[in-house]
Formats: sequence, structure tokens, C-alpha cells
Amino acid sequence: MTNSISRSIPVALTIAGSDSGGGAGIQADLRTFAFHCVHGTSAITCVTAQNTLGVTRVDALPVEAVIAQIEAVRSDIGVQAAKTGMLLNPSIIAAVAQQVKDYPFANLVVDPVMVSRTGAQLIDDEAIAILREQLIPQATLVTPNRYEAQILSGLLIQSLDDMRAAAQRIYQQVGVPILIKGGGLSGAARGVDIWFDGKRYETLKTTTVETPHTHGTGCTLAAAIAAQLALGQDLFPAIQLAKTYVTQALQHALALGQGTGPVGHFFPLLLHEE
Ligand SMILES: Nc1ncnc2c1ncn2[C@@H]1O[C@H](COP(=O)(O)OP(=O)(O)OP(=O)(O)O)[C@@H](O)[C@H]1O
Ligand SMILES: Cc1ncc(COP(=O)(O)O)c(N)n1
Repeated sequence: MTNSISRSIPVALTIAGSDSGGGAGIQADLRTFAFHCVHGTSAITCVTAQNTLGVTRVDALPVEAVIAQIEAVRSDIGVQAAKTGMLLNPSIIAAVAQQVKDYPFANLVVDPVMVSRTGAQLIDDEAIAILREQLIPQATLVTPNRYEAQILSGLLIQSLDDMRAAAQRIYQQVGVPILIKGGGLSGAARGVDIWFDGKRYETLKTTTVETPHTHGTGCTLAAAIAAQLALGQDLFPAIQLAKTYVTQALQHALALGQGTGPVGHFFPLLLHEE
């Protein structure tokens, strides 16, 4: 007689960087997958020394190590949805794009990590070109923030109308659905996102959460969308559910460190303490 229970469970894969501070990157993605009862797997692209004050060092993994991780997961465990985050350099981006071309994922959310919320460019121009030309066109959804959307569209973004114009411009270039995130806007537009799939626009609105602790919101949103897709949701409902999750996580953000703390991924477990 056995008392063990084995079950099947959807699987999601994150291809992203490690954040030693635990707020963004692989750490945020795996926590988000677990929250959604999706088995999280990972291919680490780089290791950042990072805390709530910023990044002090980044070490890239060899391209072969990144691809070997993806192959190990794909060939044995299987992946219902994948997401990419910080891919760092041109060779990693090109190799991941080729891998996705050779072995397409059923669902692929590309968070085109290029510019931090503060506007600092994180990857060089060659890397941006490869991301735009080789990886983004293969995505189910691309999720740029305000600054990334400015780079991809060539348009200045200061309002929701600017976001709509940028979404249309990016769609013309890459031909995949776009969600432009409004965390970097100011006033009432902060936290409003714009979606465009080539036919219709939707405005995703929640109340702005007044917290300085917003580290990891972008990773968390993309990972939550991937988790919902792994669970079988259609794309737009997956985005709506993920937006609700990131808002709740922001409402339970963690005041850690001396700078920008992370969102509270496991907020239901914190509720008994409030
Ligand atoms: N203060 C806020 N209140 C409500 N929603 C927010 C707030 N800040 C960000 N969001 C939401 O969080 C999600 C991530 O958006 P954001 O623009 O912060 O992405 P990002 O710049 O990639 O994130 P990161 O800060 O992790 O780099 C979006 O749905 C955005 O609307
Ligand atoms: C390893 C890593 N990946 C991504 C981000 C951006 O995170 P976010 O945009 O969610 O703050 C980060 N700070 N570190």
C-alpha cells in the first residue's frame, strides 16, 4: 500500500536571468508559476548580482549552457508555455530564437527586457535588433514597457494615445499581439496597459497602487500570462487574469532592503498576518 499521489500538471519554462535579490527574473517567474499551480522549469541566461538598490554585476552563461537547459526540459518534461526575460546579449538572443524556430513552443511570451523602469538601457543596439527581427516575430505575445515600446516603435510615449499608436506601429513590424505596460507612466495612467492584436485595442485598467516597491512587476506579469496559457486559457483572458494577479501582488508588496522592494507573490499566505 502506498500513500503517495502522483498527478499530471501543466509545465511552464522561463528563459531569463537570475536576480540574487529574489525580486525579478527567474526567482519571480518560478514563484509566479508556483502560485498558479504550474510546474516551473528554467533556463538561466545570466547571473546578476542585484538587490533593491540596483545591479552591481552581470555574468552571462555560455550560449551552449543556455540551449542545453532548454533542450533538457523540452526533450523530456515538455512545455505548455514558455516566457523569455533578460536574454542579455546578441549570441544568447540569436541562439534562443533559432531554438524556438527549430522547436516551436505552443505558447511563447516574450518580455523584451531592454530598458529598466528608470529608463536605463540594459542591452546593446545589436541585441535589440536581433530581438526585434528574430525572436519577437515568433511570440504569441510581446510585453514591452513604456521605454521598450518607444525603442521598438520609434515613437515618444507620454499618454495612452501614444501607447495605442506605438502598439499599432510595432504590430506592423512584427505581426504579433502586443501588450504595452504602463507602469512607467505618471498620474492616473500609471498601471494602465494597452493591448492590440492587429484588429482591436483593449485598455487594461486597475487602480494605481501607491507603493515604491514595484521590483519585478514586468517579469511577474509575463510569467503569470505564461502560467495561464499553460493552464489552457485563451490569450486575452490570460492577460486579464495575470493583470489582476500582478495588481494583488503589488498591493502586498514587500518593504525589503533600502530601495525598491519586490511585489508579494504569495500574498494569500501573508493575509493572516494583516
Ligand atoms: N503602481 C502601479 N499600480 C498598478 N499597476 C502597476 C503599477 N506599476 C506597474 N503596474 C503594472 O505592472 C505591470 C508591469 O508593468 P511595468 O510597466 O512596471 O513593467 P516593467 O517596466 O517591465 O516592470 P519592471 O519594473 O519590473 O521592469 C503592468 O501591468 C503595469 O500596469
Ligand atoms: C535578472 C533580471 N531580469 C529582469 C529584470 C527586470 O525586471 P522587472 O522589469 O520585472 O523589474 C531584472 N531587474 N533582473
